[in-house]
Amino acid sequence: MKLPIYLDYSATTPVDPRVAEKMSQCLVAEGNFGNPASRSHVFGWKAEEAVEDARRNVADLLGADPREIVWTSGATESDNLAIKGVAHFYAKKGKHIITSRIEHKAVLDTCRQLEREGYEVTYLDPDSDGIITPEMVESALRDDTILVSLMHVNNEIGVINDIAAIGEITRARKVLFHVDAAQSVGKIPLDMNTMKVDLLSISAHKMYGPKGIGALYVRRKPRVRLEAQIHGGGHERGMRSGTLPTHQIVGLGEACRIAKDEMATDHEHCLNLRQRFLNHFEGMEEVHVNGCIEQRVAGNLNVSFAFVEGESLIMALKDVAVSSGSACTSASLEPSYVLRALGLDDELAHSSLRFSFGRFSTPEEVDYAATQVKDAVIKLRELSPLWDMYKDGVDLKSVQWVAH
Ligand SMILES: Cc1ncc(COP(=O)(O)O)c(C=O)c1O
Ligand code: FES
Repeated sequence: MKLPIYLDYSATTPVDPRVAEKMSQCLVAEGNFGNPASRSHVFGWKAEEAVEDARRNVADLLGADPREIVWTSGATESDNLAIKGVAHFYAKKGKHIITSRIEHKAVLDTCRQLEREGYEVTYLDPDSDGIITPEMVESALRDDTILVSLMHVNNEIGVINDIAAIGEITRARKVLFHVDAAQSVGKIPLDMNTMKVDLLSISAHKMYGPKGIGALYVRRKPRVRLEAQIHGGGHERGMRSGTLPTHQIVGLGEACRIAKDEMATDHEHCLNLRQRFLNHFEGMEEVHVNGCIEQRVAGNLNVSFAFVEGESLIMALKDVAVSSGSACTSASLEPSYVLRALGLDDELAHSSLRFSFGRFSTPEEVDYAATQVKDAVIKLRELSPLWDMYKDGVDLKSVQWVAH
C-alpha cells in the first residue's frame, strides 16, 4: 500500500535515521544494554555514561545545567510532575494556579484534578491571535498564586507566547513559571540562562526522537522543589523513580544534538514549504489562517476553509495525512476548544485543518497536497447549499434557520 503524504508533524515526527541508529546500539547483547543504575560492573557504567551524555545534549539545547534535567515518559508526564509536584510541595504557601484555556489536555486535565483537590485555577483567554500576553498574566496574579503554567507554542495553531517576558513578571512576584515546550524545543531557540522559566516540559517524539520519552527541566538557581509523583528506587534524585530506558534517553539526546546543529536549516525549510503551500490558495475565497501568522512556529499552518466540513475534507484527502487539530482530541467530534477560544464560531472551527511540515517534507509533496486540498475544497463547496447562497450574495448571518 502506498502511504499518504505525511503533513501531521505536530502530532508526531518520524524518528531521524541518525537517532534510530544510536538507539539500536543500546538494545542488544553486543551493545550498551546494561541498567544505568547498576554500579557493580562495566555494563552499568557504560549505560550510565550514555545516559549522562544524553543529559548533556538535552541541557545544551536548553542552555541548562545537566543536573536540571529529569527524565520522564514524555511531555504529559512532565506536565503532571511540574504542576502537581509544585502544587503539592507549595500547598502551604498558596493554592492558586494560573493557566490558559488553550493548553494541551495534559495541563488542563491536571489542573482539573487539582481543582478537585481544593486548588483554585484561573484559565486565561487568549487574544484573537491566540496569544497570552504578559499583561494578562500580570493582572491574574494574586498573593496566593504559586504557579503559572503556559505553553510556549500551541499544538493546534503553532502560535508562540513570549515566555521571556512572562518569566520576568512571574519572577518579580516570586511565582513559579512552568512552560509546556513540547511543540517548541528544537524548533525555536530556548535559553534557560536568560529566560526566567522554572520548569519546562519536553517530548522526544515531536522532534525526530522516539515516543515514550521526555524530560522536565527543573531549575536549580533559584531552586525549585517538587513533590515526586512516582515513587520507587529513588532515581533522578528522587524526583522520578523507575529504571532509565537507555535507548530512549540516548534517542532524545541525539535528537537534541541534531536539533541544536540543524534548527536554523529546519526552520528555513519549513518556512519555505509553508509559504509554498499557502501560495496555492492565493485568490481562493474564504480561506482563513487561524492564529497569528508572524508569531508562529515555521512548520504549522491551521486553516479554515469556510463552507467545507473539516472531517469531510479529511475523508476526501485520501493520500494526504492531516488532522483537524490535536491528535489526542481527534476522536472527538466537538469543535476545537482552541479555535473556539480564539473566537471562531462552531461553523468555522469545524472547517479547519492543521497542516504541519517537517524536516523530511519535500516541495513536491507540498505541491501535490495543496493541489489535492484545493480540488477537494472546490468540489465540496459545489455540494454546499450555503456556498451557493453565499455566492448569490445572501447575508448568511441574517438568515433565520428553522429547526426540523
Ligand atoms: C503542547 C503539548 N503538550 C504535551 C503533549 C504531550 O506530549 P507526550 O505525547 O510526549 O506525552 C503534546 C503532544 O501532543 C503537546 O503538543
Ligand atoms: S499528540 Fe498532540 S494532542 Fe496528543
